[in-house]
Amino acid sequence: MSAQAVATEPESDIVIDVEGLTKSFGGPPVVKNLTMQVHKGLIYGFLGPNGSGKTTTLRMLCGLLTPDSGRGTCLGYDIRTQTADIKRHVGYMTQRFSLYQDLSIRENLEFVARIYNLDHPRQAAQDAIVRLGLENRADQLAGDLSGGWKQRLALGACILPQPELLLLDEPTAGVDPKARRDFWDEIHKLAHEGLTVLVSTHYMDEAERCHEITYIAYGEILAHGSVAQVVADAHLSTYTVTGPDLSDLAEYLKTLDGVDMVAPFGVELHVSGRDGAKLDTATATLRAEGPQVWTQGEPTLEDVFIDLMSKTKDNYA
Ligand SMILES: Nc1ncnc2c1ncn2[C@@H]1O[C@H](COP(=O)(O)OP(=O)(O)OP(=O)(O)O)[C@@H](O)[C@H]1O
Repeated sequence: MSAQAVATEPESDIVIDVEGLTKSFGGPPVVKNLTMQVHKGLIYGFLGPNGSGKTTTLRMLCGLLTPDSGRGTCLGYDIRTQTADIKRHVGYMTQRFSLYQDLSIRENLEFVARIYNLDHPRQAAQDAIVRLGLENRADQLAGDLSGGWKQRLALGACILPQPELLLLDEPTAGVDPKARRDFWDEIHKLAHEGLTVLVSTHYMDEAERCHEITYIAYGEILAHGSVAQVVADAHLSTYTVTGPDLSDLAEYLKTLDGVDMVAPFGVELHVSGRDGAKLDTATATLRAEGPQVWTQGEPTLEDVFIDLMSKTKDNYA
């Protein structure tokens, strides 16, 4: 084994440890001075508006993209100089389905197993088929599968070589809620077995199933921690409003000083403010006189993200 291929022995269960990562593609930086650590066996979610640098971050963290500046390790390997070693231990499920449409599930998995030079490709494919509950469809062409099953197959292919780190880039875009839930149950099982998972997503229900989340906008981390921490750190006061004429009310509320976020959620309106006292003053008459009913509630993760998004828009407008 060459000296380059020797991983630095991790001193703890930290799988990713990077500092000051910056990347641009000719224009302004897409990721700015990113420092983060990820612990083994965690499901770590990246959220943020389109084009905020989530994919670029994921790719830099595992050596698929070289940062312009900054340094760090992934699985104990240097992200600049030991990228081939990192890649051997990373499974990457991209946004696009990249398996062969005219091969069956079994053929696709066997093909992937052979590419990875696994000792017993047939058995490895069969094990993946059983693990992911694909037995009844094993001989169906991949091209004929629904979105949910395709994504299950893609996951099966990614975990065939038993990676230590799994990157999921918007893994369930366009997949129905039941298939999404099954997919996440499987991800949790894998994490429980010690796999570390980095996932970029736009879905709140997915974010809520991550152990830790990071909200990125314009290449910078704006919030980080468990879901409960991120919600608490936002210090939002929130009211839930029900009743008539919510749409007109929403437009009016947006003009009030002290109201920072107004968002319809089905038949309710969520009204939030970063300063609880100011929000209370601004809405006092409306709350007392109706005709809508105002209930003080806990802000949701979605409230927090909408607020973060509007804050960044203000800053970058
Ligand atoms: N290879 C590249 N060459 C040039 N520009 C790029 C390249 N990759 C990404 N970008 C640009 O960098 C910015 C961030 O892209 P990135 O894909 O990291 O964002 P994202 O948060 O993953 O977005 P989305 O949620 O839409 O997938 C975008 O403006 C994108 O156009």
